[in-house]
Amino acid sequence: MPPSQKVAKACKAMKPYGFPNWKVKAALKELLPLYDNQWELIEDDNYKVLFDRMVGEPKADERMEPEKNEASSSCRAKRGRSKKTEASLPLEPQDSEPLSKRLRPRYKKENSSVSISESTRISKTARRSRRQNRIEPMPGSKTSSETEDCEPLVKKPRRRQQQEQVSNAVDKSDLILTETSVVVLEGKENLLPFGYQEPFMEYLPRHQMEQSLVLVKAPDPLFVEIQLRRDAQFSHSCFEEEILHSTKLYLGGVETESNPVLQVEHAENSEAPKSKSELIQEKGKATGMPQVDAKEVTLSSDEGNDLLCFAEPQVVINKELCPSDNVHELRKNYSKHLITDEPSIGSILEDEVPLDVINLGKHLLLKAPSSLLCGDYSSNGNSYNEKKDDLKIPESRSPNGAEKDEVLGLSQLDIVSSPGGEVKLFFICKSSKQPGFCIPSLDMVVGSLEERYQKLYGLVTPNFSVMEVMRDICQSFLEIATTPTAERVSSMNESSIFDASKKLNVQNIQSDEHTGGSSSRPPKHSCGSIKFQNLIKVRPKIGRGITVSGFGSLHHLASFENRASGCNLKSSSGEAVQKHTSSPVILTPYDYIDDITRGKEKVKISLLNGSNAEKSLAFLYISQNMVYKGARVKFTMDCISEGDCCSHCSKDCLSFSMPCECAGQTEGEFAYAPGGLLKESFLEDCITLNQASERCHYFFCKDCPLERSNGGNQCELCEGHLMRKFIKECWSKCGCSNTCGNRVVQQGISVALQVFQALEGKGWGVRTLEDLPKGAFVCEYAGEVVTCSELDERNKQSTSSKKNMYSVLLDAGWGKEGILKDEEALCLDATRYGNVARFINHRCSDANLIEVPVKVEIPNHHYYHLALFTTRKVAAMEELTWDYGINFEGPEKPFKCQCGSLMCRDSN
Ligand SMILES: C[S@@+](CC[C@H](N)C(=O)[O-])C[C@H]1O[C@@H](n2cnc3c(N)ncnc32)[C@H](O)[C@@H]1O
Repeated sequence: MPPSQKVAKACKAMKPYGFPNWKVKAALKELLPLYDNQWELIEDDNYKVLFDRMVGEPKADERMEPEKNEASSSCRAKRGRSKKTEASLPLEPQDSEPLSKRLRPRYKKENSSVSISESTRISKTARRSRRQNRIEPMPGSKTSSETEDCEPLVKKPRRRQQQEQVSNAVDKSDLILTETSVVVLEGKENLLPFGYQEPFMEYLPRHQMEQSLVLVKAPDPLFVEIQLRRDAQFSHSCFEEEILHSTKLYLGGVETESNPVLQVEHAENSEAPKSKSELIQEKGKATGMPQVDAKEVTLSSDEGNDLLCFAEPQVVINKELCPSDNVHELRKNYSKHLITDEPSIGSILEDEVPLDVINLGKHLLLKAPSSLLCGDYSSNGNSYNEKKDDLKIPESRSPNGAEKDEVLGLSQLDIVSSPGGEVKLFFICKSSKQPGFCIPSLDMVVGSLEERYQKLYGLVTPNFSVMEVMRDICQSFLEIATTPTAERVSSMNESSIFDASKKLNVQNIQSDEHTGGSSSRPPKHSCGSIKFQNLIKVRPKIGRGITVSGFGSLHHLASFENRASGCNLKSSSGEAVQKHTSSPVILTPYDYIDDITRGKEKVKISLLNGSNAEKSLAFLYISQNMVYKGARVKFTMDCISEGDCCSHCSKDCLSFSMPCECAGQTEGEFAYAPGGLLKESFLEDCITLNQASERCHYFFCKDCPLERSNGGNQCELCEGHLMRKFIKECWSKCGCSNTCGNRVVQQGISVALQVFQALEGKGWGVRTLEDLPKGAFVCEYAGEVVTCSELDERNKQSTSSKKNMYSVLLDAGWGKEGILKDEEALCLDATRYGNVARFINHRCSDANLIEVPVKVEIPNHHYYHLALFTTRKVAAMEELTWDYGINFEGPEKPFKCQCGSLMCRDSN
């Protein structure tokens, strides 16, 4: 073979190790004369001689130029290494060089170069034989057996070994770890500790994968390299694997008395590393700072901006000084909306699950005065390890303990700050198991996230940007972190009432509008602390002498088991239209349903499960009431008289000065203002009436259908039914158009709503995803129209101990109907069939929704729509509530009210 081909072959053999051709050629140039141009000696054992030459002690001509050497030393000094340490270090290639150049070969067998990755492809016999091999030291450094840390590693459990190895890499800066180490992280199988290979070869089912993320330890204890590799190919015994992406991963960050800060910053877009003197200065300033034992790992890609960061938060001894609780809160709140509360990279490593990482890239770096920051800590809400040398990483498991294959299953947000004053956000997303995984660009991720947010939360403001959200987090972090400790503690206490008070604050501002009062004040922000003043305005508790309509009257009838046996539903025409056969949908934590209505509403209504538990969703969505068997709900043309419709109208009834016939029900005035909101006066009347306890506002039946259905005891006296104000909307027999302003409820839901897990164990709740003005129609309460006796029958048959009640009485007009027959005394039961309103929780007295009876199809009062309107402005993301009208007095409480209202009727 001509020499040029031999050279080319040698270059090819060295390529997997990252040696450029020129360097191989240079080495060959030196070696050939030494070996009398006997190529076979150089080629022997897969170019072992050549390899050793290249990774061995650098020759004088390979050393860095003096000034570069200096730069390198000062760089090390910036990372906190002692001079002594530097002196003992061998010279390293420049940082800009591919790290792989500095690696030892991945073979261990004396006579052949076999990589650890390759090992999975070879026979078990071969593997066994290689287990005898030992790790080769770098020339000039301690051998494995000499190195106090290497020898015991073999004997210790793997996880511990890895932790110690990392610990040593960080702590003992005079230790030069010389072995070549390869860690392959893939599948669920394993994580290999640095510097320890052989026994783990069996664990590497590389044939299963096309790409792997390989962690390669460098001779410099301050960094390792991560390579993304494509599947291996072989020629002879030479291992060839394409390195798709290679990034350096820096370890650093132990600050102790004896060990100065290892300041690590390699992001190209971040600030330059600090000089040692700067660090010492900062350290001085930060007297009283907690002792921090944190290891921070930053993986920066060669491309520059993109950064992949691992944070392994460790010890925060002086917890008082650390606003960890605030940050926990911050993270909790933020992760609720952004990223799930899942295991940290640390726990990923610790639990030996695969590590595939999406690079969420851009490093958001905010500089805070270092004296005000409290050291390294994590916000991930886990316990901190107090023992310095215990590198146990905080665990946070998926709530149900099960590992999930989804992307979300192992994602995490961490916020870490350093004594140097940097605050970093770490987003870690585990994505193995996702078919065809391939690292996306940051722009794509951010774009998709923003789109997802639009869908999820209806965030439609044009300025919404994920990067802005991240900046906001940094800003909030800074605000809290820069608050002096005492103030922070008090503000933390105050902030804990923030959530509870926020609504009250809004509510009281609202009530001030009516009363002219000025006691409510918006929260004050000063130096990052939040203060609230005069938030709570005490109103006398409103007595409820009488059990009123709605859930209150029916709570004893409530609770209906969701039986698979099913029921036939009838449409208004009496045809059976649906058979209930669905079994409950079980939602696991963080499950998200894009549209629970399955297209039945004009708008999508999403559902987002919470973090805690599996939840059942056992109902079928209907957007309109459906009549069950017995209810007499007939709407025929002939039952709508001329006086009950406005057949002579055209277009929009609201545009005429004279109210049409339909407005006759609302005292000759339309209930709606142009634009669809309830008129203020009408709404206020409804609110006042809803809170009325005077007897005169109630109707008492001579023969109450409710009592009748409830056991037939004629002696039971009617408990009274609140007489409400009705709205009558224009409808089909009216001459106006479908867009007439007196047709609001019949248009259906137009507000962005979401079903979510409400706080305080209330189960599901509903929130608005957009700001709502006062008097806005939100939704009607839809369900099966059943008679009171039918509902009673259902309840009797029910064996379920299910606590939720989903039935509501349509009794608002009973006073105007005379003695009602059974088929006229109606309820809405949303247990099995219902709309979003079935998820709306109760709030005593100051709820942000109120129910208003609305007649659309039928002019009489025994069947109507129960429409929910806002009682005040409601901010996006606020939970929607209405007062069920429940009486919590007496022994038979429907549930323990957790509404949180100051006027809660269940406060005792
Ligand atoms: C119409 S459902 C509301 C949706 C319900 N939270 C769910 O998970 O399906 C009524 C039930 O919700 C619960 N609930 C509603 N408001 C509540 C409150 N203020 N405190 C405690 N539980 C409440 C009670 O179990 C009640 O029976």
